[in-house]
Amino acid sequence: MNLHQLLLSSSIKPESIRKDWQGIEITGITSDSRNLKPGNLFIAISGYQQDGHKYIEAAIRAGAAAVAGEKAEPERLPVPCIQLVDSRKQMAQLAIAFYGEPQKKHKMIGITGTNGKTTTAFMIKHILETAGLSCSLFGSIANYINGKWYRASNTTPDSLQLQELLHRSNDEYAVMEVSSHGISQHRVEGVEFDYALFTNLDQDHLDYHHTMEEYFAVKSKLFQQLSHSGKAFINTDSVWGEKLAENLRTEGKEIYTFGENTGNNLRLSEWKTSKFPAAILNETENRGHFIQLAVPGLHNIYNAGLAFLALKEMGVEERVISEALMKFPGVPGRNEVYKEAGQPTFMVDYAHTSEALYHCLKTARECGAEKVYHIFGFRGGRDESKRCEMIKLSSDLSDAYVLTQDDLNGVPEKEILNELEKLQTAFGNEKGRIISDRTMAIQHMFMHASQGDWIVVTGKGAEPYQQAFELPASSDGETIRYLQRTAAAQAKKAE
Ligand SMILES: CC(=O)N[C@H]1[C@@H](OP(=O)(O)OP(=O)(O)OC[C@H]2O[C@@H](n3ccc(=O)[nH]c3=O)[C@H](O)[C@@H]2O)O[C@H](CO)[C@@H](O)[C@@H]1O[C@H](C)C(=O)N[C@@H](C)C(=O)N[C@H](CCC(=O)O)C(=O)O
Ligand SMILES: Nc1ncnc2c1ncn2[C@@H]1O[C@H](COP(=O)(O)OP(=O)(O)OP(=O)(O)O)[C@@H](O)[C@H]1O
Repeated sequence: MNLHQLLLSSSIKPESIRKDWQGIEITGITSDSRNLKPGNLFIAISGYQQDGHKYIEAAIRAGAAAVAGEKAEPERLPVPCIQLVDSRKQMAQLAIAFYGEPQKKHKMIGITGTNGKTTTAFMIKHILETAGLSCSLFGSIANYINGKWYRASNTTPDSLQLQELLHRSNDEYAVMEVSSHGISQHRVEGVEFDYALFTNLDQDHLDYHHTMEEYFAVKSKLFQQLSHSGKAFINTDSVWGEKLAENLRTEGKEIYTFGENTGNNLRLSEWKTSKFPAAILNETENRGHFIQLAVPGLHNIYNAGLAFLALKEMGVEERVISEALMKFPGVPGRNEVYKEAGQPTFMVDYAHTSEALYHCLKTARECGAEKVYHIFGFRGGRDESKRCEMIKLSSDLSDAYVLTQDDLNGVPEKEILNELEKLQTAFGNEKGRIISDRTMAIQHMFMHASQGDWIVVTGKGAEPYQQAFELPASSDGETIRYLQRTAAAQAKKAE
């Protein structure tokens, strides 16, 4: 595509560029000078860590055919330079134009909320595939198109990656997690959603959004990106869900709600939580659907209920949805159970908020744990205001807990340990202790627990450790398998 066509399709006036430069061929777009290929357009972004404008010259040396940015100096440069007002926002428009509006090939499903985005996205993909339909998925675990998985560096990919994946995807549907960071950084700018889902809102990311109202307002923006005939699906069992439904109703949007109260389009009327939770979802007094899950927890009934409501509107048969839910295998690192005969049971989970912790620890009890032991920490440099609530909750719902390291994100270990000491003294209810090395914390609880007990390890899920620990393992799952193997071998030797 030449520069003239690209600018025209992105609503940028081509006349801003010298006429003899307008025919230059653009081979790709990048915002990272380190990945630039000859012939690419380089877009400079003023980031949180660095100013991309610093790399304009490096990009030209690497072969950039043109550059763009908010602080560019056109007259000084040997290649065309496009003046932008908002680099991230206009990068999305340029990407959409470059890849030829690829979202038009797909039915787009966006999921937002604090907890449950990944699980609900995986459920939707699983059900669509069971119904014989193909579905791409973009989210925190990985990105998936045309039957293949690709590494993801963000929950919501940036606009260049998103549009490139949508362009390459031949799948009929595309389901994506839409994070509040993704919305505020214009990663989904210009995407029109056919379906948008809201799971819930809990205190998180207030280091970035400052107040819950601001966080809610950003998440709500997803629903302003619904297409003309787009439909919204909302879990109303929270004040934020109710508020969103009310706002969208006032705006005349087509909304479908799920929750416990009558008046919801799908009502959670009865449920049973255990290893295999079950529920009845009522459309009317006399018309209900029975669902049973192979993943534990009331929160997963909520994820399944919202997915059920949305898939029904997408035209998938109710029988197919129920059957698919029964076989849903779960998501790596979410309520993932590790069980070895004669040993305590482990559950690895990705809980990062009080509400997620609440569901996770309750789930362990509902699955029959005699005692629940909890191991967790806090990510360095992330929302600090949620930490005391999470410690209080753990001390209320567990029999004992260990505070340990999560990702340090550049914060010195000593600083995190001091913070843990303070929080523990103030809110720990004398139920906890601190063991900085994560693998040693898991080992400590394993030695302490008995056969009927559950050890719940939260925070990292399936993600690899960012730092080396004492035991030879690079994730919570590997640490657990190492401990289970060692204990089983010792037991065999003792026989
Ligand atoms: C704080 C934050 O959100 N940062 C995001 C942001 O990066 P940034 O602004 O910090 O980038 P930067 O390092 O300052 O660089 C600025 C520019 O210079 C360029 N550069 C830099 C160096 C160089 O040599 N050459 C060069 O061109 C960079 O490519 C970039 O374009 O823009 C990047 C591209 O989109 C994101 O990958 C990055 O996410 C980081 C990795 C991150 O951790 N973000 C988290 C907070 C996040 O977004 N999380 C949500 C999920 C939250 C949830 O769980 O609900 C998510 O969607 O992932
Ligand atoms: N509907 C829900 N309500 C409350 N907690 C939930 C819900 N669904 C999942 N959880 C909890 O939140 C954790 C994260 O779930 P999931 O990865 O599906 O959410 P997410 O929104 O993608 O989270 P993140 O943005 O942190 O990746 C789970 O491990 C579980 O403990």
